[in-house]
This record gives sequence, structure tokens and C-alpha cells, in this order.
Amino acid sequence: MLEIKTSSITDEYDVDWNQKLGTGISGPVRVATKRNTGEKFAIKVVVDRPKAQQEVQMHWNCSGHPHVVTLYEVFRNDLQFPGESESQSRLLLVLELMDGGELFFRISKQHGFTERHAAGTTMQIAMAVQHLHGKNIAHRDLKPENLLYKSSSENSPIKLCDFGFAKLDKGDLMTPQFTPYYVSPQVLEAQRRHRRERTSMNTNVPYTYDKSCDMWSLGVIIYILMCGYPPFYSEHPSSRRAIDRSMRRKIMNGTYNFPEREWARVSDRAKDVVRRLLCVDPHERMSIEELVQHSWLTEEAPDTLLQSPMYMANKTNLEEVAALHESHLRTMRIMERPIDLKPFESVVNPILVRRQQLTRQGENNSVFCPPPVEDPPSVESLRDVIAACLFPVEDHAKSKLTLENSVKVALSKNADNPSLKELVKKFSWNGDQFEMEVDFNQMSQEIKEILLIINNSRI
Ligand SMILES: Nc1ncnc2c1ncn2[C@@H]1O[C@H](COP(=O)(O)OP(=O)(O)OP(=O)(O)O)[C@@H](O)[C@H]1O
Repeated sequence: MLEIKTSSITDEYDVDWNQKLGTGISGPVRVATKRNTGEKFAIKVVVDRPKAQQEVQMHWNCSGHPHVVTLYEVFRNDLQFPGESESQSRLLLVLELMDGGELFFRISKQHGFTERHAAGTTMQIAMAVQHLHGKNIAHRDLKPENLLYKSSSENSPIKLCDFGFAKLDKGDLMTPQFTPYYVSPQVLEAQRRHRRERTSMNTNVPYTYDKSCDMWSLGVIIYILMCGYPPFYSEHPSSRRAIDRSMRRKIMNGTYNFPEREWARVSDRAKDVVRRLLCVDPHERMSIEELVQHSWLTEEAPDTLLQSPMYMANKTNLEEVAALHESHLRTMRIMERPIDLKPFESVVNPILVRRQQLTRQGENNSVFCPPPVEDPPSVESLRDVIAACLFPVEDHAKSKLTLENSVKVALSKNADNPSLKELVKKFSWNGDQFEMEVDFNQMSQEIKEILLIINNSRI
């Protein structure tokens, strides 16, 4: 059973508050050294809220598998970061340090990446998913940024992290939660019904989606592993929406193809896996048990060289595809950190550069309290708005009220930032409440954009 320690983490660990391994919605992930062993760990700090408690519990339940990042222990400490008027209870997750980088970044640097390598990588990810699904847990945010290599060594295992959206699957996962490009038709359908219910205020019609969504995401990841670009893309890249109508239609209809140039030499077994995962009807979609028993994974896959690393690493070769949805991807890059989907510019992508910059920032400084670079309340308050958007409760009026309250706080903490004011006004904010229906997903995406701009200006 998970026991959250209430002693100070600094009794046992030296936390380097300046070195950041990566930054997500919940803030930066840091490096810490255990005092009595000298061993290094990753520390994820999250504000102590029900959502964070759920993340910790889900991660704890799944930890201990060779392809899931280990959660060693959790501290609950009151921390006051610079710019905060008072301390706040936070959960500090002591995680296995993953030093080898994210999935597609690593592949972009790999020479001689073959279908056999892709199958091996897929098997590792599939085993992690099998472990979760076996516990009746859906991850709900399967994406390359959440697949990390243990080290830079050739045989390093890949492991799944970030249980921020994981949920016990009771066959009725109510929150429409997704990262665009990895989203399944069920999630879109859930979202559509959800909107309709909100509009009609008819809450009797339930909407559901389940572990099959993880399988869909896996299908998208495998497709990109094989060729370097995503199966679904927008015909109208100028759209500001994360998923515009044309992309939505393609996902709903399962419209994608295997362009000859990259897929001609790919085995039928690999294509069969993709087809059976990107299957619109979840009843027909492969389960994780079926995937791990598929001959593409159980028998040796062909040693055919894949072009995906080249596409991931070389901008020129991606232009043909990227041109189709360039501006859409630009928006996506800002909003969802899709390092997987964009042309990697001369090997390195801007998000990774950003992360490296954050990591390099103040490398020589190692103090515990107060950490010199921490998110100010303005940023925390924006994260609260995103959380209110991403985790609506069933009672629509309550969700709206929660969102409005968090918007009020965010506006007061970001009084010097005109873009937030403009943004909420666009969503019909009248100074006190939203006069019209708010597209929660759209709002969360746009707030993330503001967050990123703030973060960039803090480098
Ligand atoms: N154990 C780890 N070792 C090394 N780096 C890590 C580790 N955990 C997370 N990271 C880095 O930090 C980033 C953010 O972590 P994580 O995804 O857990 O945070 P989050 O706030 O939940 O993010 P998201 O915005 O994706 O929901 C990861 O993409 C990864 O680059």
C-alpha cells in the first residue's frame, strides 16, 4: 500500500531545483540524489489535489513492471515557491530516472532502424499496456513523450510514464480526455455526445470509451514508428482547432492509407497490426492480449530498413507531408508538444531545445529553499484553468462555475498579460462569467499556448 511520507524530502534527497529533465502541464521534473546511496532519481512535483492523488495512486498500482517507470515513494510537503504568498501542499513523486530521452527523439538519431527494431519497441510498449489493462487501468494519454528510454545505451528498455490521465476502467470513462493525433473515434464520439448533452442539458445519455482508446493510440504510434508521419492529418492546416473537421472526419471514418514510398517494403504482418488497431469499431479493434500474440510480435520481424528516422530527423524529407498541415502542426506543436509529428529540424526539435535550455539554466546552483526558478502564481493559476477544462464534472453548471472561478483567479494573477483577457473575451467572458457555451478542450489548448509563451519569455 502506498504510504505518503510527510517528512521533508530534503531529509533523504538532495533535490536539484534548477536541473529540469522535462516540463509538462504540472510543471518541471527535476533530478534528485539520494543522500545515503548517491543514487539519482527524477522528482515530479504536483500540487496536492484529487487529480494528483489519483495520478499517484494509479502510478503506484502499475509500478514494478519492467516497462513502467518505477514510482519509488511519495512525499507530501508544504512548499512555498518564489512568487507565492503562502506555502502549498505538494506531492513529490520519486521516480526512476530515465536518462535516454523520449521515443521519437531517440529514433530520429538511430541509424539502421529496422522493422524488427520497430516490432521490438512495440512489444515493450505493448507489455506496459498489457500490464495496465490487466489491472483494468486505462492510461488515456499514450503518446511518444510519455515513452522514455532508461539510458542512451543500445539495449536500453523503454518505459511508460505519466499517469496523469490514467483511470480505473469501469467501462464508462466519462472525461473526454485526449491528445490530438492519438485520439480514437470513441473519444471523439464521447466528446460529440458530451457537447450535445451540454447543449440540451440532457444528462441521461451516457457516453463511454475505454481501454480500446489506448489500443487506438498504440496504432497511431506504430504507424509513425514505421514511416515517420501520422496516419491522420488535416486537409485544412490553417485551422486553429486542435482537430479540425477534416481530420475529425478521417478519424471517425478510419480514413488513412499506406503510401507506397515508405510502406512498400513493410511486411503485411506489420500492416495487419496497424489495420486492426486503427479499426473504427472498438469491438473489432485488437485488444492488448491479441496484440502481444500477433505474429508480427511473436515471430521475428523482417530486417527491413525503415525510413522513419530519416523523416523524423530530416526536415526536407518531411516537407511533402508537412506542407499539407504545416500551420496546423505549428499550433499542435505549441499546444500539445507533439515532438512525434513535426519535422525534426536537423535532428533537434524546438521543444527539446527548450527543455535543454531549461535544464542548462542555472546548472551551478543547487539550493532547496526557496528554489530560484519556480513557476509563479500566474502560471499555477493558468494550470488551474486547464485542469478545470480537462476535468469537467458531470454537473455542467458546476463545471462551468469551477472554470469561471479559476478564470477569475487567473485574470487577477495575470493582470499584466493582455492575451489572457483577450482569450477569455473571445470565449464570451463578461467580466464575471461566460455568456455562451465554452468549448473546454479548445480553451485548454489556447491557455496552454499562453503558458508556453510565458515559459519561453522566462528562459
Ligand atoms: N522519470 C523521468 N525521468 C526523466 N525524465 C522524465 C521522467 N518523468 C518525466 N520526465 C520528463 O518530463 C516530461 C514531463 O513529465 P510528465 O509527462 O510526467 O509531466 P506532465 O506534467 O504530466 O506532462 P503532460 O503535459 O505530458 O501531461 C516528460 O515528457 C519527460 O520528458
